Amino acid sequence: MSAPGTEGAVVTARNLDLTFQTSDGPVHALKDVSLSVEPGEFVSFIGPSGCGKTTFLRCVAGLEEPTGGTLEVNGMSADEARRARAYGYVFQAAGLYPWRTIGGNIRLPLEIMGYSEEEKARRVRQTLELVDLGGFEKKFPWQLSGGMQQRASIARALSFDADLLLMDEPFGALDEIVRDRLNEELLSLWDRTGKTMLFVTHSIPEAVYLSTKIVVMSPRPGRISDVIDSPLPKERPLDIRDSREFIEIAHRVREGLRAGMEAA
Ligand SMILES: Nc1ncnc2c1ncn2[C@@H]1O[C@H](COP(=O)(O)OP(=O)(O)OP(=O)(O)O)[C@@H](O)[C@H]1O
Repeated sequence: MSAPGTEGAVVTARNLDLTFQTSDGPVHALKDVSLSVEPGEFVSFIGPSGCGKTTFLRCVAGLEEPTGGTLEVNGMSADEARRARAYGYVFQAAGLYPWRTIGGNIRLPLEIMGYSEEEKARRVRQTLELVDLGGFEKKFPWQLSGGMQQRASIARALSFDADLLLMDEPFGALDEIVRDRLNEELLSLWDRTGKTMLFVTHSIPEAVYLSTKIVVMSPRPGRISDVIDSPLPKERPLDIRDSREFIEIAHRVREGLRAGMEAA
Protein backbone atom coordinates (compact mmCIF):
# COMPACT_ATOMS: atom_id res chain seq x y z
CA MET A 1 0.00 0.00 0.00
CA SER A 2 1.43 3.43 -0.88
CA ALA A 3 1.64 6.52 1.28
CA PRO A 4 0.05 9.16 -0.96
CA GLY A 5 -0.08 12.90 -0.29
CA THR A 6 2.98 13.00 1.96
CA GLU A 7 3.76 16.70 1.37
CA GLY A 8 3.40 18.40 4.79
CA ALA A 9 2.15 15.18 6.37
CA VAL A 10 2.44 14.78 10.15
CA VAL A 11 3.25 11.07 9.88
CA THR A 12 4.58 9.30 6.81
CA ALA A 13 5.26 5.58 7.07
CA ARG A 14 6.56 3.77 4.02
CA ASN A 15 6.76 -0.02 3.92
CA LEU A 16 7.40 -0.16 7.64
CA ASP A 17 8.49 -3.52 9.06
CA LEU A 18 9.21 -4.43 12.65
CA THR A 19 10.29 -7.92 13.61
CA PHE A 20 10.98 -8.62 17.28
CA GLN A 21 13.58 -11.30 17.95
CA THR A 22 12.34 -13.41 20.85
CA SER A 23 13.52 -16.67 22.45
CA ASP A 24 10.61 -18.37 20.61
CA GLY A 25 11.78 -16.99 17.27
CA PRO A 26 10.94 -13.84 15.29
CA VAL A 27 7.62 -12.04 15.82
CA HIS A 28 6.55 -10.01 12.79
CA ALA A 29 4.73 -7.21 14.58
CA LEU A 30 4.50 -4.94 11.52
CA LYS A 31 4.81 -5.84 7.86
CA ASP A 32 4.80 -3.40 4.93
CA VAL A 33 2.82 -0.71 6.73
CA SER A 34 2.42 2.45 4.64
CA LEU A 35 0.33 5.35 5.83
CA SER A 36 0.19 9.11 5.55
CA VAL A 37 -1.49 11.27 8.21
CA GLU A 38 -2.29 14.88 7.32
CA PRO A 39 -2.39 17.75 9.85
CA GLY A 40 -5.62 17.85 11.81
CA GLU A 41 -6.76 14.33 10.94
CA PHE A 42 -8.28 12.02 13.55
CA VAL A 43 -7.00 8.55 12.68
CA SER A 44 -8.15 5.44 14.55
CA PHE A 45 -6.40 2.08 14.46
CA ILE A 46 -8.55 -0.97 14.96
CA GLY A 47 -7.75 -4.66 14.75
CA PRO A 48 -7.52 -7.85 16.78
CA SER A 49 -5.12 -8.26 19.67
CA GLY A 50 -1.52 -8.57 18.51
CA CYS A 51 -1.97 -6.94 15.08
CA GLY A 52 0.59 -4.25 15.88
CA LYS A 53 -1.52 -1.20 16.81
CA THR A 54 0.53 -0.31 19.89
CA THR A 55 3.76 -1.18 18.09
CA PHE A 56 2.91 1.26 15.29
CA LEU A 57 2.14 4.00 17.82
CA ARG A 58 5.39 3.25 19.66
CA CYS A 59 7.31 3.51 16.37
CA VAL A 60 5.75 6.94 15.72
CA ALA A 61 6.72 7.88 19.29
CA GLY A 62 10.32 6.82 18.64
CA LEU A 63 10.05 4.15 21.34
CA GLU A 64 10.56 1.22 18.94
CA GLU A 65 12.99 1.08 16.05
CA PRO A 66 11.49 -0.30 12.81
CA THR A 67 13.57 -3.04 11.20
CA GLY A 68 12.63 -1.90 7.69
CA GLY A 69 11.02 0.93 5.75
CA THR A 70 11.01 4.64 6.56
CA LEU A 71 9.10 6.74 9.04
CA GLU A 72 8.87 10.53 9.34
CA VAL A 73 7.10 12.44 12.08
CA ASN A 74 6.71 16.18 11.48
CA GLY A 75 9.43 15.92 8.84
CA MET A 76 11.91 14.41 11.33
CA SER A 77 12.95 10.90 12.24
CA ALA A 78 10.73 9.48 14.99
CA ASP A 79 13.65 9.63 17.41
CA GLU A 80 14.22 13.32 16.65
CA ALA A 81 10.49 13.95 17.05
CA ARG A 82 10.60 12.22 20.46
CA ARG A 83 13.50 14.40 21.57
CA ALA A 84 11.73 17.50 20.23
CA ARG A 85 8.62 16.46 22.19
CA ALA A 86 6.57 16.65 19.03
CA TYR A 87 3.75 14.57 20.50
CA GLY A 88 1.77 13.91 23.67
CA TYR A 89 1.11 10.27 24.63
CA VAL A 90 -1.99 9.03 26.45
CA PHE A 91 -1.84 5.46 27.74
CA GLN A 92 -4.61 2.92 28.36
CA ALA A 93 -4.25 3.23 32.13
CA ALA A 94 -4.06 6.98 32.76
CA GLY A 95 -0.48 6.58 34.01
CA LEU A 96 -0.69 9.44 36.50
CA TYR A 97 1.90 9.47 39.29
CA PRO A 98 -0.09 8.73 42.46
CA TRP A 99 2.22 10.79 44.69
CA ARG A 100 1.69 13.92 42.60
CA THR A 101 -1.46 16.01 42.53
CA ILE A 102 -3.34 16.36 39.24
CA GLY A 103 -1.67 19.74 38.76
CA GLY A 104 1.71 18.19 39.66
CA ASN A 105 1.22 15.48 37.05
CA ILE A 106 0.40 17.99 34.33
CA ARG A 107 3.32 20.16 35.44
CA LEU A 108 5.84 17.31 35.08
CA PRO A 109 6.58 17.54 31.32
CA LEU A 110 6.62 21.33 31.66
CA GLU A 111 9.25 21.04 34.42
CA ILE A 112 11.36 18.75 32.24
CA MET A 113 11.06 21.21 29.36
CA GLY A 114 12.13 24.14 31.55
CA TYR A 115 9.04 26.35 31.39
CA SER A 116 8.96 29.31 33.82
CA GLU A 117 6.88 29.04 37.03
CA GLU A 118 4.37 31.50 35.65
CA GLU A 119 4.03 29.65 32.35
CA LYS A 120 3.68 26.28 34.11
CA ALA A 121 0.89 27.64 36.30
CA ARG A 122 -0.86 29.17 33.28
CA ARG A 123 -0.67 25.99 31.21
CA VAL A 124 -1.85 23.73 34.04
CA ARG A 125 -4.86 25.99 34.61
CA GLN A 126 -5.59 26.27 30.89
CA THR A 127 -5.40 22.55 30.06
CA LEU A 128 -7.42 21.56 33.14
CA GLU A 129 -10.16 23.92 31.96
CA LEU A 130 -9.89 22.49 28.45
CA VAL A 131 -10.76 19.01 29.75
CA ASP A 132 -13.37 20.34 32.17
CA LEU A 133 -11.33 19.64 35.31
CA GLY A 134 -10.98 23.23 36.52
CA GLY A 135 -10.82 23.13 40.34
CA PHE A 136 -9.23 19.64 40.54
CA GLU A 137 -5.61 20.81 40.39
CA LYS A 138 -4.86 20.03 44.03
CA LYS A 139 -6.58 16.62 44.12
CA PHE A 140 -4.62 13.37 43.92
CA PRO A 141 -5.39 10.83 41.16
CA TRP A 142 -7.08 8.40 43.58
CA GLN A 143 -9.60 11.13 44.45
CA LEU A 144 -10.84 11.17 40.82
CA SER A 145 -12.98 8.67 38.90
CA GLY A 146 -11.40 6.63 36.08
CA GLY A 147 -12.91 8.93 33.45
CA MET A 148 -11.61 12.03 35.22
CA GLN A 149 -8.14 10.47 35.47
CA GLN A 150 -8.15 9.89 31.73
CA ARG A 151 -9.16 13.51 31.17
CA ALA A 152 -6.25 14.57 33.39
CA SER A 153 -3.95 12.34 31.37
CA ILE A 154 -5.18 14.02 28.16
CA ALA A 155 -4.60 17.43 29.79
CA ARG A 156 -1.02 16.40 30.55
CA ALA A 157 -0.49 15.40 26.90
CA LEU A 158 -1.95 18.75 25.78
CA SER A 159 0.00 20.94 28.20
CA PHE A 160 2.95 21.54 25.92
CA ASP A 161 2.81 22.63 22.30
CA ALA A 162 2.75 19.25 20.56
CA ASP A 163 0.38 19.22 17.61
CA LEU A 164 0.20 15.43 17.62
CA LEU A 165 -1.57 13.32 20.22
CA LEU A 166 -0.96 9.55 20.40
CA MET A 167 -3.64 7.70 22.34
CA ASP A 168 -3.44 3.98 23.06
CA GLU A 169 -6.90 2.70 24.04
CA PRO A 170 -7.36 5.57 26.48
CA PHE A 171 -10.98 4.68 27.29
CA GLY A 172 -10.73 0.87 27.07
CA ALA A 173 -11.20 0.31 30.80
CA LEU A 174 -14.19 2.64 31.23
CA ASP A 175 -17.89 1.83 31.27
CA GLU A 176 -19.95 2.65 28.21
CA ILE A 177 -21.72 5.75 29.55
CA VAL A 178 -18.46 7.38 30.66
CA ARG A 179 -16.84 6.34 27.41
CA ASP A 180 -19.62 7.93 25.34
CA ARG A 181 -19.16 11.19 27.24
CA LEU A 182 -15.39 11.15 26.82
CA ASN A 183 -15.80 10.42 23.12
CA GLU A 184 -17.98 13.53 22.76
CA GLU A 185 -15.52 15.57 24.80
CA LEU A 186 -12.53 14.33 22.83
CA LEU A 187 -14.20 15.20 19.55
CA SER A 188 -14.96 18.70 20.80
CA LEU A 189 -11.37 19.03 22.07
CA TRP A 190 -10.06 17.94 18.69
CA ASP A 191 -12.30 20.50 16.99
CA ARG A 192 -11.18 23.31 19.32
CA THR A 193 -7.44 22.54 19.27
CA GLY A 194 -6.97 21.35 15.68
CA LYS A 195 -4.48 18.70 16.88
CA THR A 196 -3.71 15.59 14.87
CA MET A 197 -4.91 12.49 16.70
CA LEU A 198 -3.75 8.86 16.39
CA PHE A 199 -6.10 6.71 18.45
CA VAL A 200 -5.99 2.96 19.12
CA THR A 201 -9.25 1.22 19.96
CA HIS A 202 -10.97 -2.17 19.95
CA SER A 203 -14.40 -0.59 19.56
CA ILE A 204 -15.92 -0.22 16.08
CA PRO A 205 -18.49 2.43 17.17
CA GLU A 206 -15.75 4.42 18.91
CA ALA A 207 -13.51 4.29 15.84
CA VAL A 208 -16.30 5.32 13.48
CA TYR A 209 -17.65 8.04 15.79
CA LEU A 210 -14.28 9.72 16.33
CA SER A 211 -12.37 9.39 13.10
CA THR A 212 -11.77 11.09 9.82
CA LYS A 213 -9.82 7.98 8.82
CA ILE A 214 -10.02 4.42 10.13
CA VAL A 215 -7.04 2.10 9.70
CA VAL A 216 -8.09 -1.55 9.88
CA MET A 217 -5.25 -3.92 10.79
CA SER A 218 -4.83 -7.68 10.64
CA PRO A 219 -2.41 -9.94 12.53
CA ARG A 220 0.39 -12.43 11.79
CA PRO A 221 2.12 -10.39 10.49
CA GLY A 222 0.65 -7.01 11.53
CA ARG A 223 -0.56 -5.31 8.34
CA ILE A 224 -2.99 -2.65 7.23
CA SER A 225 -5.91 -4.42 5.59
CA ASP A 226 -8.08 -1.35 4.84
CA VAL A 227 -8.01 2.43 5.22
CA ILE A 228 -11.46 4.01 5.35
CA ASP A 229 -11.97 7.77 4.93
CA SER A 230 -15.04 8.78 6.86
CA PRO A 231 -17.57 11.08 5.16
CA LEU A 232 -19.29 11.91 8.49
CA PRO A 233 -19.72 15.64 9.21
CA LYS A 234 -17.49 17.26 11.83
CA GLU A 235 -20.50 17.98 14.03
CA ARG A 236 -21.38 14.58 15.50
CA PRO A 237 -24.07 14.19 18.13
CA LEU A 238 -23.93 10.67 19.63
CA ASP A 239 -27.13 9.68 17.84
CA ILE A 240 -25.26 9.93 14.54
CA ARG A 241 -24.50 6.29 15.39
CA ASP A 242 -28.06 5.45 14.30
CA SER A 243 -27.59 7.01 10.86
CA ARG A 244 -27.29 4.99 7.68
CA GLU A 245 -23.88 6.46 6.85
CA PHE A 246 -22.51 5.51 10.24
CA ILE A 247 -23.86 1.97 10.04
CA GLU A 248 -22.39 1.55 6.55
CA ILE A 249 -18.89 2.62 7.68
CA ALA A 250 -19.14 0.33 10.73
CA HIS A 251 -20.12 -2.50 8.38
CA ARG A 252 -17.08 -1.85 6.17
CA VAL A 253 -14.80 -1.86 9.24
CA ARG A 254 -16.31 -5.16 10.39
CA GLU A 255 -15.85 -6.65 6.91
CA GLY A 256 -12.21 -5.46 6.88
CA LEU A 257 -11.61 -7.06 10.26
CA ARG A 258 -13.20 -10.32 9.13
CA ALA A 259 -11.24 -10.44 5.86
CA GLY A 260 -8.01 -9.67 7.73
CA MET A 261 -8.61 -12.50 10.20
CA GLU A 262 -9.41 -14.97 7.41
CA ALA A 263 -6.19 -14.04 5.57
CA ALA A 264 -4.05 -14.35 8.74
N1 LIG B 1 8.89 -5.89 23.01
C1 LIG B 1 8.37 -6.93 22.35
N2 LIG B 1 9.06 -8.07 22.20
C2 LIG B 1 8.56 -9.12 21.53
N3 LIG B 1 7.34 -9.12 20.96
C3 LIG B 1 6.60 -8.01 21.06
C4 LIG B 1 7.06 -6.86 21.78
N4 LIG B 1 6.10 -5.90 21.72
C5 LIG B 1 5.09 -6.43 21.01
N5 LIG B 1 5.38 -7.69 20.63
C6 LIG B 1 4.55 -8.57 19.82
O1 LIG B 1 4.21 -7.85 18.63
C7 LIG B 1 2.88 -8.15 18.23
C8 LIG B 1 2.11 -6.86 18.13
O2 LIG B 1 1.89 -6.38 19.45
P1 LIG B 1 1.06 -5.05 19.76
O3 LIG B 1 1.09 -4.85 21.24
O4 LIG B 1 1.55 -3.96 18.92
O5 LIG B 1 -0.39 -5.46 19.29
P2 LIG B 1 -1.78 -4.71 19.52
O6 LIG B 1 -2.50 -4.77 18.25
O7 LIG B 1 -1.53 -3.38 20.11
O8 LIG B 1 -2.46 -5.66 20.60
P3 LIG B 1 -3.56 -5.31 21.74
O9 LIG B 1 -4.82 -4.96 21.03
O10 LIG B 1 -3.69 -6.58 22.51
O11 LIG B 1 -3.01 -4.18 22.58
C9 LIG B 1 2.33 -9.13 19.24
O12 LIG B 1 2.50 -10.44 18.74
C10 LIG B 1 3.19 -8.90 20.46
O13 LIG B 1 3.28 -10.06 21.25
